[in-house]
Amino acid sequence: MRIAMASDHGGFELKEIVKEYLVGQGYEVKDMGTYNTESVDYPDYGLKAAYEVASGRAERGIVICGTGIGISISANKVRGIRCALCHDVYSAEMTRAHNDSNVLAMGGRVVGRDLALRIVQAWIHSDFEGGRHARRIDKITEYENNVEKG
Ligand SMILES: O=C(CO)[C@H](O)[C@H](O)[C@H](O)COP(=O)(O)O
Repeated sequence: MRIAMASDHGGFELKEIVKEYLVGQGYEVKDMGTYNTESVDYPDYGLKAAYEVASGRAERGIVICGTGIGISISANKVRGIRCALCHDVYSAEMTRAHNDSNVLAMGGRVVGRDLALRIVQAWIHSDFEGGRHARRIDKITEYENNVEKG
């Protein structure tokens, strides 16, 4: 599985931790930045990772800012992206099972290393359940497509 990752300065440290973990697990990680703790703007990076997923160049994305909020809002502006901000394992499992989320957001100033890695693990390994949940996602996609037509 190819995973696009991105963070702002507030999420940089956690991005590096998650990236090292994923690479160690055999995943291909495409790091879209940022590459240090110098202050940057989260939309620039959230959008980059989201485009990688929306274009099919990556199957999943993980985006991290200080709280996870700004970068998840940014990622969700890209058509086809369902970005879920998760700070607990249950939500990470459920957003795969029910929302088929293709991008995970976390806050580097909110969760510590161990919890973040458990969240990532749960999110990576949980599958979409389909059924009634597919119908609900279809409604979001339909809205998204109609909005784009104007
Ligand atoms: O976008 C955010 C909040 O929704 C992120 O937490 C940012 O990382 C944060 O706003 C950056 O703040 P800073 O004071 O510029 O480090």
